[in-house]
Amino acid sequence: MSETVVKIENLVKQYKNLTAVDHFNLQIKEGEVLGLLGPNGSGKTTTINCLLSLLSFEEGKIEVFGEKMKPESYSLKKNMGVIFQNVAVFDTLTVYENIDFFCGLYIEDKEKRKKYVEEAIQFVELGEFKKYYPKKLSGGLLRRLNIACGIAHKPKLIILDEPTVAVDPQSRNKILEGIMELNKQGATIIYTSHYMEEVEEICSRIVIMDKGRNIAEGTADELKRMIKNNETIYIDIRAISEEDVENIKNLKHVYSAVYAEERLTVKCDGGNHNLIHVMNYLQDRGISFGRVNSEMPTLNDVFLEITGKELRD
Ligand SMILES: Nc1ncnc2c1ncn2[C@@H]1O[C@H](COP(=O)(O)OP(=O)(O)OP(=O)(O)O)[C@@H](O)[C@H]1O
Repeated sequence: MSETVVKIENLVKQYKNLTAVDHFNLQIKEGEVLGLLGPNGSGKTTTINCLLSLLSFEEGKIEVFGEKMKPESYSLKKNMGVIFQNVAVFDTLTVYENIDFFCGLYIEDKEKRKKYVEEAIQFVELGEFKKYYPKKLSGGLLRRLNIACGIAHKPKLIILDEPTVAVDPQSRNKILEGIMELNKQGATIIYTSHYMEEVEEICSRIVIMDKGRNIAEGTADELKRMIKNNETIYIDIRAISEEDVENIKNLKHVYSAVYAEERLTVKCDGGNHNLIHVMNYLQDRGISFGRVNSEMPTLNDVFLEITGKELRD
């Protein structure tokens, strides 16, 4: 049985009248890449800040590596690495000096620290920028420096809070590959994001958050199996009568058919040949159509079905 690295029980955090985290529960096992997925304002950062003991909270219990997490839990913090959304480095220190500073907070031995700093630089591929000051780095390189500062001391638990917001696609891919590599090397990862594609790409388990609550959790496949939607069909149609839309809605496995802006959207709850059935119907009625597209459910559909809102921005 793998060890429980993080245990959050019934966490409640309030900012005056606003309940930012509402009886939130979460357990993370060693070796997991746990994705915390939720729209802006759903409470991800607040949860992370409570986990790190940066914020006090009204109710609940938080344990890391089997011990109660407190502001002065330095032995626990030594094994944790944090990468925040906003880059937090010193402008007056070079790339090397910044990483050395953060690594030095945890690693006293000089030789060991030197080795770790070099390894972190190699890991984020900033070798040729060692002597650069942060102001001279592009946004993507700056993010990579931020990551190197958070992981140089080789933490067992790494927390990344929206590390790819406003990052170019190339740096984004490098960041995601880097996270997978850190996990392969043994680190447990918490990854918060409102980008469902990223979470689906790298996370072994996903917790969906809304209004401070854990509303669903599982692998991406498990989450998608929880909902009614099994397939969504989009068909471009110039004109179709309300009666025909209603008839399509009554086809087997169809539970919703909506026509708007010259596009028919048909949602199905199962079955293997839904697209053929809908197209046969249109052809039989002589209704001409253009582009046809069928999509399997996404995490957005999961979020939509549970909350009635879109996860997408
Ligand atoms: N210091 C604060 N004072 C008052 N309200 C706050 C504070 N920090 C966050 N909030 C509110 O708490 C709620 C949760 O915010 P939080 O930043 O944790 O969400 P999030 O899911 O991380 O969103 P984002 O991706 O935008 O950071 C939001 O309604 C936010 O406006």
